[in-house]
Amino acid sequence: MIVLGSTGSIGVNTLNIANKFNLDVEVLVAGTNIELLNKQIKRFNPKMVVISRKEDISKVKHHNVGFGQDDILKAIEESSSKTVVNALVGFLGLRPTLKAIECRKKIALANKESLVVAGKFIDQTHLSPIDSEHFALWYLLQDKKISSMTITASGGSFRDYPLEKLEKVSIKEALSHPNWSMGNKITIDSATMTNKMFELMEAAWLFDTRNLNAVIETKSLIHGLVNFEDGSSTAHIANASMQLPIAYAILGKCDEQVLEPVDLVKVGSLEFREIEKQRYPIWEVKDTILNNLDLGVVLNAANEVAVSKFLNSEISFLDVSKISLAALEKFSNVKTNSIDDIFEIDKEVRVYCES
Ligand SMILES: NC(=O)C1=CN([C@@H]2O[C@H](COP(=O)(O)OP(=O)(O)OC[C@H]3O[C@@H](n4cnc5c(N)ncnc54)[C@H](OP(=O)(O)O)[C@@H]3O)[C@@H](O)[C@H]2O)C=CC1
Ligand SMILES: CC(=O)[C@@H](O)[C@H](O)COP(=O)(O)O
Ligand SMILES: [Mn+2]
Repeated sequence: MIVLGSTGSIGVNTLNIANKFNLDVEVLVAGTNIELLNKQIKRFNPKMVVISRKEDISKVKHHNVGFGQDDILKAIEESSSKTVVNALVGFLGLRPTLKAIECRKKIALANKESLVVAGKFIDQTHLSPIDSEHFALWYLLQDKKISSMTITASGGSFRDYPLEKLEKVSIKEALSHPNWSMGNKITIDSATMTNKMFELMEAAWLFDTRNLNAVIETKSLIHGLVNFEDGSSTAHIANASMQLPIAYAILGKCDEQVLEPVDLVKVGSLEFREIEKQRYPIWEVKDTILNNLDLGVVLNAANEVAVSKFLNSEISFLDVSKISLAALEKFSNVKTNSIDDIFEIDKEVRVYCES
């Protein structure tokens, strides 16, 4: 298989699964963590490696090293692997997703931004999501009348902070997720609840429904619930690890133990909370967005600009959601009729948010 983003949180978990199930790794794609990449090369012996910067090529211990977006696309095109795991972060994952689909590869998609911005133009025939909530919903689906689906949120780094302290939180505090160890961008998205907004959009595309909601479950042990017409609900429970969703996305099915089962007695109790608009201002636009998924590209571009500014100490934490909400208002009439529109709108929104 091809692993895009092999040195990240999902990439490392993917290689753990490759190790466990003895899977062949043909291509590794990474950014700037060359030290970890070299360890992965030694262990998996890929035919090709692609990194983000030309100047790092000499540090990579491999005879066939490319760099940049074009080489990522070329590696996908020229590989004989049937599966691409896309664990790149952000909008830069979109072209590789489209290329994998064009090459008729099976795509195991962690890069949720691909679906958020361009779900309308993504052929899902050979696509499996790598996201704990969507794996949970898929796991629970039965041939019965469904009334709605619920995904859970941890509440992120600031779910227990006094509201008046949010203005002054540090980057370090924002990056302290209560339950998951993930990359920086998604950890900030969890703290603002933008990750859950993305996941509602992702679920809308994957399950073709708008009867979707989200609730905070503070331990991240329940990942999703399916609510049936008859009044019953089923819940997916698993320890907070991405290895199970990754194993299923790559293998299709799995009867071997991947995780320790949840010990309910040790867990003791679970706590559920409403997602409050005061703490998570982005939740104001939940219905607007679910009723107009074309807004995904606007929210994503604005959020990427804002998160990057926050992580560079240019704006405060609360400004992240303010920038996204302002962009959604400015571009409220956006219409996407082609994949080219997506790239065009993405650019326009970035220019607006940078100014
Ligand atoms: N982490 C999780 O548990 C979950 C993540 N996701 C989604 O999965 C995706 C990945 O998340 P996560 O693993 O946390 O993110 P990370 O930031 O941990 O990893 C991102 C990966 O992409 C690589 N990368 C970044 N820029 C480039 C570039 N220009 N060229 C090539 N490679 C690049 C990084 O390389 P390097 O580090 O070497 O610079 C790294 O390998 C995101 O879309 C996220 O929303 C979804 C569900 C759960
Ligand atoms: C592991 C995973 O799927 C993440 O998307 C997770 O859901 C993030 O945590 P939050 O629930 O805090 O957004
Ligand atoms: Mn998730």
